[in-house]
Amino acid sequence: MKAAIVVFPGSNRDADVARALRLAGAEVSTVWHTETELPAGTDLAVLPGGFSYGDYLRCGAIAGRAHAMDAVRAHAARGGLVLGICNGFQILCESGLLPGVLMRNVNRRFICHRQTLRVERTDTAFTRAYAQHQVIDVCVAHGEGNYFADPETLARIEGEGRVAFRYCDEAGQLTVKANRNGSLNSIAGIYSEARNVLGLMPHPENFVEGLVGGTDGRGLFESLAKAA
Ligand SMILES: NC(=O)CC[C@H](N)C(=O)O
Repeated sequence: MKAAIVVFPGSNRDADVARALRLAGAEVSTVWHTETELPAGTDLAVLPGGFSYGDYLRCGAIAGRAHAMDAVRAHAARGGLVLGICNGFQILCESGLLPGVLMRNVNRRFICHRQTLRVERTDTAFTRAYAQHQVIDVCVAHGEGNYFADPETLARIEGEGRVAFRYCDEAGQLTVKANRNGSLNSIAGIYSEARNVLGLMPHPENFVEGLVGGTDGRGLFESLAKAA
């Protein structure tokens, strides 16, 4: 598995996602936002978390139009795997690779806390290491994580089984209390139509070692390492 992490001015989770991918056995390189090509043989393009371009205009709005995103769009169109985490999810929506938008959190504040998620399907390149409806313990840290889509788009995403993760409580229940940014249908992450692109707001890369946080995030990177 060859992964290329696209780094923008303001990205701050690239080193963490690189460590998580290397722990899973992937070969990792980084691509500066001004590049117009991904390294030859790239299987997975990764858009990491952070505050690209200072979150000016909207989170991900400027990065979604960066030169490197042309290469990411071409990679996705060829069926290549793309993973966007937090700011990376916002960039995927701003670049048109995923539907919907990430609005300001419902409390209009930056939230940063442990978060349990329910794994909605396990037949994708990103989640094969998990069990159906497994509850995993990771974290969130964002100001604009409130997923929204118009009713027709939301019905299509749900109807096509494109919700990857939902915010839930420790028992796997989709409660209002567990959905602290106010996302529609407790959506924490979604797939593209072909399910080769995944965007999610939580940070699985923080949870790959028991000494610091836990290991529930490993499944995503182990699934990906075996996907190519
Ligand atoms: N951790 C992140 O990637 C944060 C994303 C974005 N800067 C926000 O605050 O919503």
